[in-house]
Amino acid sequence: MAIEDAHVALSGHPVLRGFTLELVPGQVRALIGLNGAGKTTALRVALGMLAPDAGRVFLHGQDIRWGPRRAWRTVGHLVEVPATYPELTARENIADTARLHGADPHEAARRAQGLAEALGMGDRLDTRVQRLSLGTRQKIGLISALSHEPTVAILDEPTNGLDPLAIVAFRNEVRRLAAAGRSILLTSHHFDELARIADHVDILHRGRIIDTVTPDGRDLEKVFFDRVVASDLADRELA
Ligand SMILES: Nc1ncnc2c1ncn2[C@@H]1O[C@H](COP(=O)(O)OP(=O)(O)OP(=O)(O)O)[C@@H](O)[C@H]1O
Repeated sequence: MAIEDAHVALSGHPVLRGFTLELVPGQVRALIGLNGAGKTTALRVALGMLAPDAGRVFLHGQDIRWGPRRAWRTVGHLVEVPATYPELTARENIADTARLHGADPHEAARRAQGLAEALGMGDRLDTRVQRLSLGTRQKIGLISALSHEPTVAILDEPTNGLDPLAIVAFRNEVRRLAAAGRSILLTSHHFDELARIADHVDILHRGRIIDTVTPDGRDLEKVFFDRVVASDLADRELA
C-alpha cells in the first residue's frame, strides 16, 4: 500500500497537501497530528473511500483506480464508527465481514473467538450489537478488521474507548500480525501508546508528513512539538 503525493481539498480548504506514505510488509506505522491535521482524510484516501484531487494510491503495487477489486479483500479497516448491524449479534456482524473478505468461515470464526476472549468480550459475542457498550462495539470493529488476517490493516484511533486489558490485547495482536509480515497503519493521539506499538511514527501537520521518527527510547512528545513549531515557522517565513 502506498500513497503518492496526494492532494485533497474539502469544501475549498486544502486538507492533504502532498501526502506521501508507503507501507512495508512487517511494519507498524502510526500517524500522529493535531485535530484537523488530515489523519482520517489520509486513511480514507488510502482505502479508496475518497478520491484525491491529485496523486495516486497503490494497493499491492497497482493503482487502485485500475487494479482488481478483489485486492480489497486483503485489506482490513476500521475508520470512524465501526460499521455494524445493530439488530445482529456481534458474532454475526464479524462473520459477515469475514465473508466479504473471502476468509475461510471456520478459520475466521476461530480467530474471532480467540480475539474476542483476549479483548475481554468473549461472553458478548452472541449479544445483539444494539445492547452493547461503545467500547465493546469498538472491539467488534477491531475483530472484524483483523479476524480475516488482512495483508494490510488500516485503523483510525483503534484504541478509542478500549479498557487497559483490551489495549494490551490489541497491541499483542498488531505485533503478531506484523511479525507474520502484515502491514499496519494506525492513528493515535497518545505518545505513550505510539511508542509501544509503532516502529515508525509519521508526524502529520497541515496535510503533509513533516517527519518520520522511530520511537526507540525517544521523547516523542518533545520531538512532535519541536517539528510542528519548526514547520509553522518555516511556513511563516515562506508566506
Ligand atoms: N466532509 C468534509 N467537508 C469539509 N471539510 C472536512 C470534511 N471532512 C473533514 N473536513 C476537514 O478536513 C480537515 C481534516 O480532517 P480530518 O478528519 O482528516 O482530521 P484528523 O487529523 O483526523 O482530526 P482528528 O484528530 O480531530 O480526528 C479538518 O479541518 C476537517 O474540518
